[in-house]
Amino acid sequence: GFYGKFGGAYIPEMLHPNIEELKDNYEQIIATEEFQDQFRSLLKDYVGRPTPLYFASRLSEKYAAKIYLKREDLCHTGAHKVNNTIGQIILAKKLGKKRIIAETGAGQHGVATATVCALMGMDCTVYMGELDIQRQRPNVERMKILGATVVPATSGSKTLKDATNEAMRQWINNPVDTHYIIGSVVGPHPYPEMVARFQSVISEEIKSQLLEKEGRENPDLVIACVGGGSNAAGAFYHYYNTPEVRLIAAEAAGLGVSSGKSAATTALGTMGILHGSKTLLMQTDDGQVVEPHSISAGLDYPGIGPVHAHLFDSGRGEFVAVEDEDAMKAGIELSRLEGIIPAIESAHAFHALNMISFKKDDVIVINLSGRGDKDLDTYIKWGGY
Ligand SMILES: CC/C=C(/N=C/c1c(COP(=O)(O)O)cnc(C)c1O)C(=O)O
Repeated sequence: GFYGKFGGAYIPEMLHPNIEELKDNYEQIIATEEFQDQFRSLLKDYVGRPTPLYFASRLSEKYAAKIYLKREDLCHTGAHKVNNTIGQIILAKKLGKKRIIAETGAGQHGVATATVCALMGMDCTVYMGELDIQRQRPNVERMKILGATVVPATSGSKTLKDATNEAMRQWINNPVDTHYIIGSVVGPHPYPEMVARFQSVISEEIKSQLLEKEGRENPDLVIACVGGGSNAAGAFYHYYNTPEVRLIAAEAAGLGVSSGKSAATTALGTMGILHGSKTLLMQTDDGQVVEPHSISAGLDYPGIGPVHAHLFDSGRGEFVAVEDEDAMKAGIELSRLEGIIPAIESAHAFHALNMISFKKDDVIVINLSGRGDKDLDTYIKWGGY
Protein backbone atom coordinates (compact mmCIF):
# COMPACT_ATOMS: atom_id res chain seq x y z
CA GLY A 1 0.00 0.00 0.00
CA PHE A 2 2.95 2.34 -0.46
CA TYR A 3 4.09 4.49 -3.38
CA GLY A 4 7.70 5.07 -2.43
CA LYS A 5 7.52 6.62 1.02
CA PHE A 6 3.88 7.71 0.58
CA GLY A 7 0.62 5.85 1.21
CA GLY A 8 -0.17 3.40 4.02
CA ALA A 9 -3.19 3.43 6.33
CA TYR A 10 -2.76 5.82 9.27
CA ILE A 11 -6.24 5.60 10.66
CA PRO A 12 -7.97 5.81 14.05
CA GLU A 13 -8.22 2.47 15.84
CA MET A 14 -12.00 2.46 15.43
CA LEU A 15 -11.69 2.46 11.63
CA HIS A 16 -9.42 -0.60 11.55
CA PRO A 17 -12.22 -3.21 11.15
CA ASN A 18 -13.66 -1.45 8.09
CA ILE A 19 -10.28 -0.98 6.46
CA GLU A 20 -9.10 -4.51 7.26
CA GLU A 21 -12.29 -5.98 5.78
CA LEU A 22 -11.75 -3.95 2.60
CA LYS A 23 -8.04 -4.76 2.39
CA ASP A 24 -8.65 -8.48 2.93
CA ASN A 25 -11.48 -8.79 0.43
CA TYR A 26 -11.25 -6.26 -2.39
CA GLU A 27 -8.52 -7.89 -4.45
CA GLN A 28 -10.10 -11.31 -4.62
CA ILE A 29 -13.58 -9.88 -5.21
CA ILE A 30 -12.49 -7.71 -8.17
CA ALA A 31 -10.49 -10.63 -9.56
CA THR A 32 -13.63 -12.78 -9.92
CA GLU A 33 -15.16 -13.21 -13.35
CA GLU A 34 -18.53 -12.27 -11.86
CA PHE A 35 -17.22 -8.89 -10.73
CA GLN A 36 -15.38 -8.20 -13.95
CA ASP A 37 -18.38 -9.13 -16.11
CA GLN A 38 -20.68 -6.84 -14.12
CA PHE A 39 -18.10 -4.01 -13.98
CA ARG A 40 -17.30 -4.15 -17.70
CA SER A 41 -20.92 -4.45 -18.87
CA LEU A 42 -22.04 -1.49 -16.72
CA LEU A 43 -19.10 0.58 -17.99
CA LYS A 44 -20.15 -0.27 -21.55
CA ASP A 45 -23.95 -0.17 -21.47
CA TYR A 46 -24.56 2.24 -18.58
CA VAL A 47 -21.58 4.62 -18.51
CA GLY A 48 -21.16 4.54 -22.30
CA ARG A 49 -17.53 3.38 -22.52
CA PRO A 50 -15.24 3.42 -24.37
CA THR A 51 -15.24 7.22 -24.30
CA PRO A 52 -13.97 8.80 -27.53
CA LEU A 53 -10.36 9.80 -28.01
CA TYR A 54 -11.07 12.90 -30.08
CA PHE A 55 -8.46 14.60 -32.31
CA ALA A 56 -8.81 18.32 -31.54
CA SER A 57 -7.70 19.79 -34.86
CA ARG A 58 -8.12 23.52 -34.12
CA LEU A 59 -6.47 23.18 -30.70
CA SER A 60 -3.68 21.18 -32.38
CA GLU A 61 -3.21 23.92 -34.96
CA LYS A 62 -2.96 26.58 -32.27
CA TYR A 63 -0.34 24.67 -30.25
CA ALA A 64 1.47 23.03 -33.22
CA ALA A 65 1.09 19.55 -31.79
CA LYS A 66 -1.21 16.57 -32.33
CA ILE A 67 -3.65 16.93 -29.42
CA TYR A 68 -6.19 14.23 -28.56
CA LEU A 69 -8.87 14.70 -25.90
CA LYS A 70 -9.97 11.72 -23.83
CA ARG A 71 -13.67 12.42 -23.46
CA GLU A 72 -14.47 11.51 -19.87
CA ASP A 73 -16.94 14.41 -20.04
CA LEU A 74 -19.11 12.06 -22.14
CA CYS A 75 -19.41 9.44 -19.40
CA HIS A 76 -22.90 9.12 -17.96
CA THR A 77 -23.18 11.79 -15.14
CA GLY A 78 -20.71 14.04 -17.00
CA ALA A 79 -17.31 13.12 -15.56
CA HIS A 80 -14.84 10.27 -14.88
CA LYS A 81 -16.05 9.80 -11.28
CA VAL A 82 -18.59 7.16 -12.27
CA ASN A 83 -15.83 4.72 -13.36
CA ASN A 84 -14.87 4.46 -9.70
CA THR A 85 -18.39 4.48 -8.19
CA ILE A 86 -19.47 1.58 -10.44
CA GLY A 87 -16.54 -0.49 -9.16
CA GLN A 88 -17.10 0.41 -5.52
CA ILE A 89 -20.87 -0.14 -5.52
CA ILE A 90 -20.47 -3.68 -6.88
CA LEU A 91 -17.84 -4.28 -4.20
CA ALA A 92 -20.11 -2.84 -1.48
CA LYS A 93 -22.92 -5.17 -2.50
CA LYS A 94 -20.56 -8.16 -2.47
CA LEU A 95 -19.52 -7.15 1.06
CA GLY A 96 -23.20 -7.14 2.08
CA LYS A 97 -23.30 -3.42 2.85
CA LYS A 98 -26.69 -1.74 3.13
CA ARG A 99 -25.94 1.97 3.03
CA ILE A 100 -23.46 4.14 1.18
CA ILE A 101 -21.79 7.40 2.25
CA ALA A 102 -19.55 9.66 0.19
CA GLU A 103 -17.82 13.04 0.24
CA THR A 104 -18.02 15.48 -2.63
CA GLY A 105 -16.55 18.82 -3.64
CA ALA A 106 -17.53 19.53 -7.24
CA GLY A 107 -20.59 17.37 -6.76
CA GLN A 108 -19.59 15.09 -9.63
CA HIS A 109 -18.52 12.33 -7.27
CA GLY A 110 -21.66 12.93 -5.27
CA VAL A 111 -23.81 12.60 -8.38
CA ALA A 112 -21.85 9.54 -9.51
CA THR A 113 -22.42 7.95 -6.09
CA ALA A 114 -26.14 8.86 -5.98
CA THR A 115 -26.45 7.46 -9.51
CA VAL A 116 -25.03 4.02 -8.71
CA CYS A 117 -26.99 3.89 -5.43
CA ALA A 118 -30.21 4.47 -7.40
CA LEU A 119 -29.06 1.82 -9.88
CA MET A 120 -28.48 -0.72 -7.09
CA GLY A 121 -31.29 0.36 -4.76
CA MET A 122 -29.01 1.42 -1.90
CA ASP A 123 -29.40 4.21 0.62
CA CYS A 124 -27.09 7.14 -0.14
CA THR A 125 -25.83 10.04 2.02
CA VAL A 126 -23.37 12.56 0.56
CA TYR A 127 -21.38 15.03 2.67
CA MET A 128 -20.62 18.34 0.96
CA GLY A 129 -19.01 21.57 2.18
CA GLU A 130 -21.45 24.47 2.55
CA LEU A 131 -19.35 26.58 0.16
CA ASP A 132 -19.45 23.83 -2.45
CA ILE A 133 -23.21 23.39 -2.01
CA GLN A 134 -23.52 27.01 -3.13
CA ARG A 135 -21.06 26.91 -6.03
CA GLN A 136 -22.14 23.54 -7.46
CA ARG A 137 -25.88 23.93 -7.04
CA PRO A 138 -26.93 21.96 -10.15
CA ASN A 139 -25.15 18.89 -8.81
CA VAL A 140 -26.75 19.28 -5.36
CA GLU A 141 -30.19 19.19 -6.95
CA ARG A 142 -29.20 16.27 -9.20
CA MET A 143 -28.15 14.27 -6.12
CA LYS A 144 -31.53 14.94 -4.49
CA ILE A 145 -33.45 14.05 -7.66
CA LEU A 146 -31.50 10.79 -7.71
CA GLY A 147 -32.69 10.07 -4.16
CA ALA A 148 -29.55 10.89 -2.15
CA THR A 149 -29.46 12.89 1.09
CA VAL A 150 -26.99 15.79 0.95
CA VAL A 151 -25.56 16.75 4.36
CA PRO A 152 -23.68 20.08 4.61
CA ALA A 153 -20.21 20.05 6.14
CA THR A 154 -19.93 23.27 8.16
CA SER A 155 -16.43 23.04 9.65
CA GLY A 156 -13.18 24.57 8.35
CA SER A 157 -13.18 25.92 4.82
CA LYS A 158 -16.52 24.22 4.16
CA THR A 159 -15.07 22.51 1.08
CA LEU A 160 -13.85 19.06 0.04
CA LYS A 161 -11.47 18.52 2.97
CA ASP A 162 -14.27 19.21 5.46
CA ALA A 163 -16.72 16.98 3.60
CA THR A 164 -14.13 14.19 3.72
CA ASN A 165 -13.63 14.70 7.47
CA GLU A 166 -17.39 14.50 8.01
CA ALA A 167 -17.77 11.36 5.89
CA MET A 168 -14.92 9.65 7.77
CA ARG A 169 -16.47 10.61 11.10
CA GLN A 170 -19.79 9.08 10.02
CA TRP A 171 -18.08 5.95 8.78
CA ILE A 172 -16.39 5.43 12.15
CA ASN A 173 -19.80 5.65 13.82
CA ASN A 174 -21.52 3.29 11.35
CA PRO A 175 -18.88 0.72 10.48
CA VAL A 176 -20.74 -2.53 9.93
CA ASP A 177 -23.55 -1.84 7.44
CA THR A 178 -21.97 1.15 5.67
CA HIS A 179 -19.48 1.42 2.82
CA TYR A 180 -17.70 4.73 2.27
CA ILE A 181 -17.17 5.33 -1.45
CA ILE A 182 -14.11 7.61 -1.53
CA GLY A 183 -14.08 9.63 -4.74
CA SER A 184 -10.37 10.00 -5.41
CA VAL A 185 -7.00 8.26 -5.02
CA VAL A 186 -6.78 9.48 -1.43
CA GLY A 187 -7.44 7.95 1.98
CA PRO A 188 -6.01 4.88 3.70
CA HIS A 189 -4.77 1.84 1.77
CA PRO A 190 -6.42 0.15 -0.15
CA TYR A 191 -8.46 3.17 -1.36
CA PRO A 192 -5.80 4.93 -3.48
CA GLU A 193 -4.86 1.69 -5.23
CA MET A 194 -8.47 0.53 -5.62
CA VAL A 195 -9.70 3.85 -7.08
CA ALA A 196 -6.70 4.02 -9.43
CA ARG A 197 -7.46 0.49 -10.67
CA PHE A 198 -11.08 1.35 -11.40
CA GLN A 199 -10.00 4.55 -13.21
CA SER A 200 -7.25 2.73 -15.13
CA VAL A 201 -9.84 1.89 -17.78
CA ILE A 202 -9.05 5.42 -19.07
CA SER A 203 -5.45 4.69 -20.09
CA GLU A 204 -6.33 1.14 -21.11
CA GLU A 205 -8.61 2.68 -23.75
CA ILE A 206 -6.12 5.45 -24.67
CA LYS A 207 -3.52 2.81 -25.58
CA SER A 208 -5.78 0.91 -27.96
CA GLN A 209 -7.38 4.06 -29.43
CA LEU A 210 -4.01 5.70 -30.06
CA LEU A 211 -2.71 2.51 -31.69
CA GLU A 212 -5.67 2.65 -34.05
CA LYS A 213 -5.32 6.36 -34.83
CA GLU A 214 -1.57 6.94 -34.69
CA GLY A 215 -0.16 3.43 -35.08
CA ARG A 216 1.42 3.74 -31.63
CA GLU A 217 0.22 2.99 -28.08
CA ASN A 218 2.35 5.68 -26.45
CA PRO A 219 1.77 9.43 -26.75
CA ASP A 220 4.66 11.81 -26.05
CA LEU A 221 2.73 13.51 -23.22
CA VAL A 222 -0.34 12.79 -21.11
CA ILE A 223 -1.82 15.82 -19.33
CA ALA A 224 -4.44 15.75 -16.57
CA CYS A 225 -5.62 18.01 -13.77
CA VAL A 226 -5.05 16.82 -10.19
CA GLY A 227 -7.27 17.39 -7.18
CA GLY A 228 -6.89 14.15 -5.23
CA GLY A 229 -5.64 12.74 -8.53
CA SER A 230 -8.05 10.02 -9.69
CA ASN A 231 -8.60 11.10 -13.30
CA ALA A 232 -4.85 11.63 -13.64
CA ALA A 233 -4.11 8.28 -12.01
CA GLY A 234 -6.44 6.66 -14.55
CA ALA A 235 -4.87 8.46 -17.52
CA PHE A 236 -1.29 7.80 -16.31
CA TYR A 237 -1.82 4.24 -15.03
CA HIS A 238 -0.60 2.22 -18.01
CA TYR A 239 2.23 4.66 -18.73
CA TYR A 240 3.87 4.88 -15.27
CA ASN A 241 6.63 2.51 -16.30
CA THR A 242 7.04 3.94 -19.82
CA PRO A 243 9.56 6.77 -19.30
CA GLU A 244 9.24 8.03 -22.86
CA VAL A 245 5.71 9.13 -22.01
CA ARG A 246 5.84 12.42 -20.07
CA LEU A 247 3.20 12.65 -17.31
CA ILE A 248 2.02 16.24 -16.78
CA ALA A 249 -0.12 17.02 -13.72
CA ALA A 250 -1.94 20.35 -13.51
CA GLU A 251 -2.72 21.46 -9.97
CA ALA A 252 -4.75 24.50 -8.89
CA ALA A 253 -2.63 27.55 -8.03
CA GLY A 254 -5.79 29.46 -7.06
CA LEU A 255 -4.84 33.14 -6.76
CA GLY A 256 -1.18 32.21 -7.09
CA VAL A 257 1.25 29.84 -5.41
CA SER A 258 2.59 32.61 -3.14
CA SER A 259 -0.79 34.32 -2.60
CA GLY A 260 -1.77 32.35 0.46
CA LYS A 261 -4.89 31.34 -1.50
CA SER A 262 -3.84 28.25 -3.35
CA ALA A 263 -4.28 24.49 -3.64
CA ALA A 264 -0.95 23.72 -5.33
CA THR A 265 -0.02 20.88 -3.00
CA THR A 266 3.25 19.74 -4.61
CA ALA A 267 4.50 23.35 -4.63
CA LEU A 268 3.38 24.25 -1.10
CA GLY A 269 2.98 20.94 0.70
CA THR A 270 5.17 18.96 3.04
CA MET A 271 4.97 15.33 4.12
CA GLY A 272 2.27 14.49 6.63
CA ILE A 273 -0.88 12.48 7.22
CA LEU A 274 -4.19 13.53 5.66
CA HIS A 275 -7.34 11.41 5.64
CA GLY A 276 -5.42 8.33 6.65
CA SER A 277 -2.66 8.50 4.08
CA LYS A 278 0.98 9.62 4.32
CA THR A 279 1.28 12.16 1.53
CA LEU A 280 2.06 15.81 0.76
CA LEU A 281 -0.29 18.36 2.24
CA MET A 282 -0.41 22.09 2.88
CA GLN A 283 0.16 22.40 6.61
CA THR A 284 1.49 24.81 9.21
CA ASP A 285 4.67 23.98 11.16
CA ASP A 286 2.60 22.33 13.87
CA GLY A 287 0.68 20.17 11.41
CA GLN A 288 -2.54 22.14 11.09
CA VAL A 289 -4.03 21.84 7.61
CA VAL A 290 -3.78 25.12 5.67
CA GLU A 291 -7.13 26.06 4.09
CA PRO A 292 -6.84 25.68 0.31
CA HIS A 293 -8.31 27.89 -2.38
CA SER A 294 -9.31 27.21 -5.96
CA ILE A 295 -12.06 28.53 -8.18
CA SER A 296 -12.78 24.87 -8.97
CA ALA A 297 -14.35 22.86 -6.15
CA GLY A 298 -12.86 19.59 -7.36
CA LEU A 299 -9.28 20.86 -7.09
CA ASP A 300 -9.89 22.83 -3.89
CA TYR A 301 -8.12 20.31 -1.66
CA PRO A 302 -5.02 20.78 0.55
CA GLY A 303 -3.66 17.30 -0.13
CA ILE A 304 -2.88 15.00 -3.01
CA GLY A 305 -3.07 11.25 -3.52
CA PRO A 306 0.07 9.37 -2.40
CA VAL A 307 0.66 8.07 -5.93
CA HIS A 308 1.10 11.68 -7.10
CA ALA A 309 3.22 12.63 -4.11
CA HIS A 310 5.52 9.83 -5.26
CA LEU A 311 5.36 10.86 -8.93
CA PHE A 312 6.44 14.34 -7.80
CA ASP A 313 9.08 13.17 -5.32
CA SER A 314 10.59 10.69 -7.79
CA GLY A 315 10.62 13.20 -10.64
CA ARG A 316 8.58 10.85 -12.87
CA GLY A 317 5.78 13.40 -13.07
CA GLU A 318 5.96 17.06 -14.16
CA PHE A 319 3.74 19.28 -11.97
CA VAL A 320 2.45 22.72 -12.97
CA ALA A 321 0.23 25.02 -10.92
CA VAL A 322 -2.50 26.80 -12.91
CA GLU A 323 -4.13 29.97 -11.54
CA ASP A 324 -7.91 30.53 -11.43
CA GLU A 325 -7.78 33.23 -14.12
CA ASP A 326 -5.74 31.11 -16.52
CA ALA A 327 -8.01 28.10 -16.01
CA MET A 328 -11.13 30.14 -16.79
CA LYS A 329 -9.51 31.54 -19.94
CA ALA A 330 -8.51 28.03 -21.00
CA GLY A 331 -12.10 26.91 -20.54
CA ILE A 332 -13.32 29.66 -22.86
CA GLU A 333 -10.53 28.93 -25.36
CA LEU A 334 -11.53 25.24 -25.58
CA SER A 335 -15.16 26.26 -25.99
CA ARG A 336 -14.28 28.52 -28.91
CA LEU A 337 -11.77 26.24 -30.61
CA GLU A 338 -13.53 22.90 -30.22
CA GLY A 339 -17.11 23.61 -29.15
CA ILE A 340 -16.59 21.87 -25.79
CA ILE A 341 -17.26 23.73 -22.51
CA PRO A 342 -15.10 21.87 -19.96
CA ALA A 343 -15.47 21.52 -16.21
CA ILE A 344 -13.25 24.15 -14.61
CA GLU A 345 -11.17 21.37 -13.09
CA SER A 346 -10.46 20.00 -16.56
CA ALA A 347 -9.72 23.51 -17.89
CA HIS A 348 -6.61 23.60 -15.66
CA ALA A 349 -5.12 20.75 -17.73
CA PHE A 350 -5.58 22.74 -20.95
CA HIS A 351 -3.71 25.79 -19.66
CA ALA A 352 -0.76 23.49 -18.93
CA LEU A 353 -0.11 23.60 -22.71
CA ASN A 354 1.13 27.18 -22.18
CA MET A 355 3.41 26.20 -19.30
CA ILE A 356 5.41 23.25 -20.61
CA SER A 357 7.70 22.77 -23.58
CA PHE A 358 7.13 20.13 -26.22
CA LYS A 359 8.24 19.47 -29.78
CA LYS A 360 6.29 20.32 -32.92
CA ASP A 361 3.89 17.48 -33.75
CA ASP A 362 4.36 15.77 -30.38
CA VAL A 363 1.34 13.52 -29.74
CA ILE A 364 -0.39 14.87 -26.63
CA VAL A 365 -3.38 13.32 -24.83
CA ILE A 366 -5.32 15.63 -22.51
CA ASN A 367 -7.77 14.00 -20.11
CA LEU A 368 -11.01 15.97 -20.37
CA SER A 369 -12.29 14.85 -16.98
CA GLY A 370 -15.71 16.50 -17.01
CA ARG A 371 -18.18 18.81 -18.70
CA GLY A 372 -18.82 22.41 -17.74
CA ASP A 373 -22.59 22.33 -17.09
CA LYS A 374 -22.08 22.26 -13.30
CA ASP A 375 -19.86 25.37 -13.55
CA LEU A 376 -22.20 27.65 -15.52
CA ASP A 377 -22.70 29.93 -12.50
CA THR A 378 -18.96 30.29 -12.02
CA TYR A 379 -18.42 31.05 -15.72
CA ILE A 380 -21.26 33.62 -15.56
CA LYS A 381 -19.90 35.28 -12.38
CA TRP A 382 -16.40 35.37 -13.90
CA GLY A 383 -17.86 36.96 -17.03
CA GLY A 384 -14.64 36.99 -19.08
CA TYR A 385 -16.36 35.94 -22.33
C1 LIG B 1 -14.03 13.46 -4.70
C2 LIG B 1 -14.05 14.93 -4.67
C3 LIG B 1 -13.78 15.56 -5.99
C4 LIG B 1 -14.73 15.86 -6.94
N1 LIG B 1 -14.41 16.22 -8.22
C5 LIG B 1 -13.22 16.35 -8.67
C6 LIG B 1 -12.97 16.54 -10.09
C7 LIG B 1 -11.64 16.50 -10.56
C8 LIG B 1 -10.48 16.36 -9.63
O1 LIG B 1 -10.57 15.13 -8.97
P1 LIG B 1 -9.46 13.98 -9.28
O2 LIG B 1 -9.68 13.54 -10.68
O3 LIG B 1 -9.73 12.90 -8.29
O4 LIG B 1 -8.13 14.66 -9.10
C9 LIG B 1 -11.40 16.61 -11.92
N2 LIG B 1 -12.40 16.78 -12.81
C10 LIG B 1 -13.69 16.84 -12.40
C11 LIG B 1 -14.76 17.02 -13.42
C12 LIG B 1 -14.01 16.72 -11.03
O5 LIG B 1 -15.30 16.79 -10.63
C13 LIG B 1 -16.17 15.78 -6.71
O6 LIG B 1 -16.61 15.76 -5.58
O7 LIG B 1 -16.92 15.73 -7.71
